[in-house]
Amino acid sequence: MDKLIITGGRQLSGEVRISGSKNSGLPILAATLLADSPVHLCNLPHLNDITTMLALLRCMGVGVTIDEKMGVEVDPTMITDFTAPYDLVKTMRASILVLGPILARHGVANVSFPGGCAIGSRPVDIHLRGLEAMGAEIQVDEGYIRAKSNGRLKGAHIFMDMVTVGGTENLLMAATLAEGTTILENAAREPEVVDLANCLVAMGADIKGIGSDTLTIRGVDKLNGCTYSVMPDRIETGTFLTAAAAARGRVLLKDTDAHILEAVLLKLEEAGAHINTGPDWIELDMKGNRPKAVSLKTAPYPAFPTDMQAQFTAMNAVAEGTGTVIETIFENRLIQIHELNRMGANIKLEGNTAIVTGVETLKGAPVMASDLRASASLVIAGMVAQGETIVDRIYHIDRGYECIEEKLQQLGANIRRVPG
Ligand SMILES: CC(=O)N[C@H]1[C@@H](OP(=O)(O)OP(=O)(O)OC[C@H]2O[C@@H](n3ccc(=O)[nH]c3=O)[C@H](O)[C@@H]2O)O[C@H](CO)[C@@H](O)[C@@H]1O
Ligand SMILES: C=C(OP(=O)(O)O)C(=O)O
Repeated sequence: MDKLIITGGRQLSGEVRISGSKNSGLPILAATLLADSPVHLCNLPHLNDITTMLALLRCMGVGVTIDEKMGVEVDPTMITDFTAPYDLVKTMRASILVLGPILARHGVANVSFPGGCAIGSRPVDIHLRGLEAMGAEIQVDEGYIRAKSNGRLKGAHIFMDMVTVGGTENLLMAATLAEGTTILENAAREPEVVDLANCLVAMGADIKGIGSDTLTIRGVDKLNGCTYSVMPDRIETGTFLTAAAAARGRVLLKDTDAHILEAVLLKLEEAGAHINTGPDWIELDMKGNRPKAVSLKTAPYPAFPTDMQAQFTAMNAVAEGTGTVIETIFENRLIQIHELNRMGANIKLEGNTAIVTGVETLKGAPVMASDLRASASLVIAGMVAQGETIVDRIYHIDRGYECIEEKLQQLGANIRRVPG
């Protein structure tokens, strides 16, 4: 297993280009299954999760061609198999997003049950109940969700009793080809849901209320191929900003969008960062100062994202003062604090709350990554610690950060990958 070896203490300074979004690239790749001609996608990030989604499409017979500029053309008309097998689904929960599109387009789908993961149990009951409300028959058999519909799915009025990003995306995609109108209430408003909806509209879908918590989808008979460019990754953006804040540095991030992470930018300003933004760039400058600890509570968009919680916990670990971090979305997502404490952090866990009292310096140590954003927090901690940190199990970080060590080296970090 590859490891990252980091020697801490370097100030981070420089420019980085932000990649396309993993969390909108994945549902958009799933959405291609709805079309009746090829879809051309640009700005997909080169990440393990995207490779897994392409492998999943290919194993169903779907045509996937990657051009010299890393554009991806998906030809869904070549599909021969409506099964998403366990071997692929187990490595990436977002595989569940093919369920709605295949069922809506072909009337049958078999998708391995994704199960839980390190950050929590992550059920998919809201996805399944929504599809049933649209007329699907669903059985769980031998670890597979076996869904079928008698003819087209039917439009329905669906209230989701929790805000779920993946649930909203699955039902939105299914509704585009349903007969009649679907209303999705209490829908997730995350920018990635908006990006997916915009792509579906480019394919010919009729969706009203994009960006609000009520989506109204009038089903159409067919969707076409289109060319679509995936939005910038707001979590990669936030991670580089937070890393620079923890390291008292300065970064200029290009090809990103300040509007999609306002809650994060506000907290960084509260931590003492000077932030300037332009149409497609964000600059953060700590002017050499130590960050101030901030308190935060994760919640659905537009509030503070759970996917940025671990990185802020790492920043708080070296900040001035005490910050309280409350995680409300996933029950095990404060798991990284034990590794941070092994590096000398002072973090107390009380239920879903981490009370982080900043220390002057952390000490490098061998640490183990347990999930994607926890890994990012350990890399941040390693960069601000004294001495050497070895981050093990970095396959987690490769799911969500394109060229992580190259980008951090560009900012001056002393970080290298060793194959294991
Ligand atoms: C690929 C992708 O986009 N992943 C993101 C997506 O995950 P994902 O779509 O899996 O997360 P959800 O928004 O669905 O989960 C939010 C909460 O709802 C619960 N829930 C969800 C569905 C359901 O049927 N029943 C249920 O109880 C979950 O356990 C969790 O507590 O949104 C999360 C919340 O912003 C992010 O952390 C993930 O990075
Ligand atoms: C939790 C995440 O991803 P996933 O839903 O794919 O596990 C994430 O991107 O932080």
